[in-house]
Amino acid sequence: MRVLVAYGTTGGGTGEIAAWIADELQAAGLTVSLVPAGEVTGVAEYDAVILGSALYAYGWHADARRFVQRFSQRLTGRPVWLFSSGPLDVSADTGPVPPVRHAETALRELGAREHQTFGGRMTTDAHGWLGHVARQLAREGHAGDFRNPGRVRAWARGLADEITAS
Ligand SMILES: Cc1cc2nc3c(=O)[nH]c(=O)nc-3n(C[C@H](O)[C@H](O)[C@H](O)COP(=O)(O)O)c2cc1C
Repeated sequence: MRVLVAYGTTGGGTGEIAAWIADELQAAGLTVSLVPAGEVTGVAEYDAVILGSALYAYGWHADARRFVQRFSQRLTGRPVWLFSSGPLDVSADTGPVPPVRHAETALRELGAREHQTFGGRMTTDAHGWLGHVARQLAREGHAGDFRNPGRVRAWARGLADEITAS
């Protein structure tokens, strides 16, 4: 079975989460395409889709939002899962984080089965404006890597089970 893992990222942190997910799906025997959401040209060949986005200013990355607009009509009836990556603290691992408005829209438009929020990453080695913000956050004690590969990978193994069973 073929699975698309698509993601919207600015600093690369969400792309890496998507890669962990793709890795677990592949290990479960699925054929996986890992593609930035803005580079996806079609979804016809996929049996299931996982779409993730970085969170900026309480919203989804533009590439992930556009993916929803471009493909919502074509994914009807196929299993879709969503994730967001953002919180720069442990909140995503200590309790459910409600989806932001764009994620709620994506849940509805894509008929997605579930949405998860994972912790984010903001480190001072980021480039450009992101690096500037990161260094500011670091001075305020908020920068760091709050992603949890174990939780992400466990979630992906659950998805692999559901996809394989469907
Ligand atoms: C300007 C700015 C705004 C942000 N806004 C949010 C936000 O609203 N909610 C959130 O959970 N995280 C927010 N974050 C944290 C990012 O979502 C986090 O760093 C994420 O890992 C970035 O993903 P990326 O590396 O894939 O771009 C923000 C970060 C920056 C720099």
